[in-house]
Amino acid sequence: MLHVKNLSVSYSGQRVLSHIDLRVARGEILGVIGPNGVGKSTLIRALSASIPVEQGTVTVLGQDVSTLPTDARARLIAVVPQARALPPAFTGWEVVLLGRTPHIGWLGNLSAHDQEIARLAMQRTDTLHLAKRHVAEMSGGEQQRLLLARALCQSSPVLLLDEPTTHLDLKYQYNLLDLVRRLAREVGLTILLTLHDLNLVSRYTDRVALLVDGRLEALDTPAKVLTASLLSRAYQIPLIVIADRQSGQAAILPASRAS
Ligand SMILES: Nc1ncnc2c1ncn2[C@@H]1O[C@H](COP(=O)(O)OP(=O)(O)OP(=O)(O)O)[C@@H](O)[C@H]1O
Repeated sequence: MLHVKNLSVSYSGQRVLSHIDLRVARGEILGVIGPNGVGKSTLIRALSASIPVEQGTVTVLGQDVSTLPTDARARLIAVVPQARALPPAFTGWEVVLLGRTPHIGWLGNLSAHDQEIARLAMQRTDTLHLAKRHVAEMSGGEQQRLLLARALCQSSPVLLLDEPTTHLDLKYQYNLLDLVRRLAREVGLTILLTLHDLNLVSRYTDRVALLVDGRLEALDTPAKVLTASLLSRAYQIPLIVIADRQSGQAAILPASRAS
């Protein structure tokens, strides 16, 4: 579904990502992890062609996204960005309807079908009660969920999420990632998301890509990537990993200091 081949990205001649190769299958959740500033958000921007790449290709369903017009690209890839830059005067309903933009003709008429998709996206993300509220009056967590609703409204087969749990309390972190998993399993969306919380990565992803110094250090199942040695080296802090034998899920903790 999503295929990234030999991708490198630089800002003003400064290399940030080097020779990234990865594939994400239909219905799969790939978690991208790595220390601050390693290039996780840059990867998401490059995959959605919102920044130019230095070399390499990104294809969805065999189509090179860099060659597609914006609307056609948005019909393939939806992004839930990290920074909240929603227009403060818009209502929740108006924000979510923006997700239909790539589907509507040049006259800009929204059909009953478009409105039904928007309503379903809000229902799925538990944001229907925000339909008439203005963005300026919403909390960070409410805006975060609205961003997901807008992305779902795009009806794209690939969903990219940049730190989607940042503004969410514990309940909504699990709710949102449960929803993301349902979208992968039941709707068949292809999902790539960045997360700092390695315990959530262990619980919710099918495979994990670990970035170190702009390179792909590891790409494998959570059990193979979330190891004390790989993570301690990547994050430059001694860590221990406690794996639950039954679920296979891991808890990652700092190693206690010698006194
Ligand atoms: N627009 C830009 N122009 C120049 N440099 C940039 C730009 N955006 C990001 N960078 C730099 O590129 C590197 C990667 O940034 P990026 O935001 O992709 O990292 P990240 O892994 O998402 O970080 P974090 O975990 O802190 O969110 C950093 O060194 C950052 O300072």
